[in-house]
Order: sequence, then structure tokens, then C-alpha cells
Amino acid sequence: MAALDARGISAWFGERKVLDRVSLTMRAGQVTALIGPSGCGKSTFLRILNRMHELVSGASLAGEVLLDGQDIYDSSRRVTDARRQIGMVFQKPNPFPAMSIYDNVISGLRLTGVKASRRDLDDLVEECLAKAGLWKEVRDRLRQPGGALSGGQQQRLCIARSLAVRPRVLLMDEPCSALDPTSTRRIEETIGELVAEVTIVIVTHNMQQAARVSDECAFFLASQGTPGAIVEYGPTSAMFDNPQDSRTYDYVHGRFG
Ligand SMILES: Nc1ncnc2c1ncn2[C@@H]1O[C@H](COP(=O)(O)OP(=O)(O)OP(=O)(O)O)[C@@H](O)[C@H]1O
Repeated sequence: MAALDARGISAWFGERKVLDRVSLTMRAGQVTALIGPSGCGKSTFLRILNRMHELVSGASLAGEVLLDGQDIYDSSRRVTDARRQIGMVFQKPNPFPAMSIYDNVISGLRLTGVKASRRDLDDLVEECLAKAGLWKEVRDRLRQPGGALSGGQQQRLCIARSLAVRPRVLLMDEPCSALDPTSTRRIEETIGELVAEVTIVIVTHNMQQAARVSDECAFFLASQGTPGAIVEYGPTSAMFDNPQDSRTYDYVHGRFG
């Protein structure tokens, strides 16, 4: 578990600037929600937090991202280390569909070349599936393909896969937007349980969800063609009940976006 501190983050796609000097501290052991209307740069900001933005051709950025005080963009640090320590769960569940549930969970580990005994792997698979709230549903069918699970179960499998490499931070980009309300509830419960051991940053369009799962909220806005920036951030209760900026009030109460 670690704090993540973004300092002065600006981002571009080609010539187009989409984020302007965004600074945000995401505290260790808390859930931070990134909220704001479509296109204001939330996903771009999230992807900068684990060095995925640089995978897009023509994309660039400025600023620092400190993981417990160390800049993940420092030239002495490897990209793969940043992505292992700062995991990501995407909008659409993306398990390897033909791979077994068991192998899906340990697939990240295999990529990093870690060697472990069968017994250790069995323990890890159980631990991660339990933490992701999926163990009881799949314990008797670990050899079945990941693609045979329901959408909500696939998303929890993706969470288990992320946990297997023992990340310190978990980034979630609208993890429930493709799920039904029951599966959404289940993921939200999982987030509540995971935050005891991994710092969580979640992008969500759902204000009720932000209110339910997060400790702190950051409200992003890109007004009239300007790059996205944070209007206001703070404890979720204050952002919803007593925001300082009228634009925050209007957004969280559904008046725009
Ligand atoms: N791969 C890309 N190439 C060029 N422009 C992009 C790319 N990805 C995003 N953008 C642009 O960057 C801006 C910010 O997009 P981003 O997806 O970060 O916003 P967002 O707030 O996450 O939106 P949404 O809530 O709709 O997902 C948008 O104007 C978008 O069109």
C-alpha cells in the first residue's frame, strides 16, 4: 500500500493538450474517485499514473508521479516495475477467454518470470480469488475457461489477476460500467474490502457509486475546448454536501455532464 502523488501533470495527444498542470495526492489506504464529464481527461490522467499513456503513439506528458516519494518516470526506473506496482482494471472485463480461471489469475506472474511451486501458486490463486470475492463461486471449476464466467465474475477475475502480482496501488477505469446492478454492488463491496491493503483510484461516471465507495473525490472539468483540470478535490462527504465551487455542486447533483 502506498500513496500516489501526481504533481503538475500536463498531457498531450499530438499537438492537442488535454490536461493542464493537474496535481493530486491519492492517499495510501484510501479510495480516491475521479469524477467529471466525458472528455475532461480522467482516463488519460489514470493512464499516466501507471505509465500507460506513453503506449499511445504521439502522446506526451509533463510532470511527476511519485509512488511513496519516488518518481515512476525517473529514467532509472523500469516501466514494467511501475506497471507491476500500480495495477489497472479496465472498463470492459478482459480476462484471457480461452485460458483457465486458474491460469488467468497467475498470468501476470508468469509474464514477470516469477518461479513458484505448485503449492504456492495454489495458495496464491485461492487468496486472490477470495480477495476479489470470487473464490466461493469458482473453487470447483478453476480449470474452466475465464470466458465462461458472467461479466461481473470476469471483472472480479481481472481484479484477482491484478492482485496476484501484489500491486501497491490499483487503478480502476469505470470498472462497473459494463455490469448489471447486482454485479456492480459486488464489485463495490470488493473495493471496500481491498482498500485495507491496496490504495485505490477509480474513475466513475456514477455519482452514487462515487459517494458509496470513495473517501476522497477529485472533480475534473475541461470547459469549452480548454484542457482538463481539477476544479476541486477533498473528502467525498464535503464534495457532495458542501462543495466550495458551484460547478462541483451542479455536477454532483446531476445538473450537467
Ligand atoms: N488515443 C487518443 N488519441 C487522441 N485523443 C485522445 C485519445 N484518447 C483520448 N483523447 C482525447 O483526450 C481527451 C480526454 O479524454 P479522456 O478519455 O481522458 O477523457 P475522460 O474524462 O476519461 O472521458 P470519458 O469519461 O468519456 O471516458 C478527449 O478530448 C479525448 O478525445
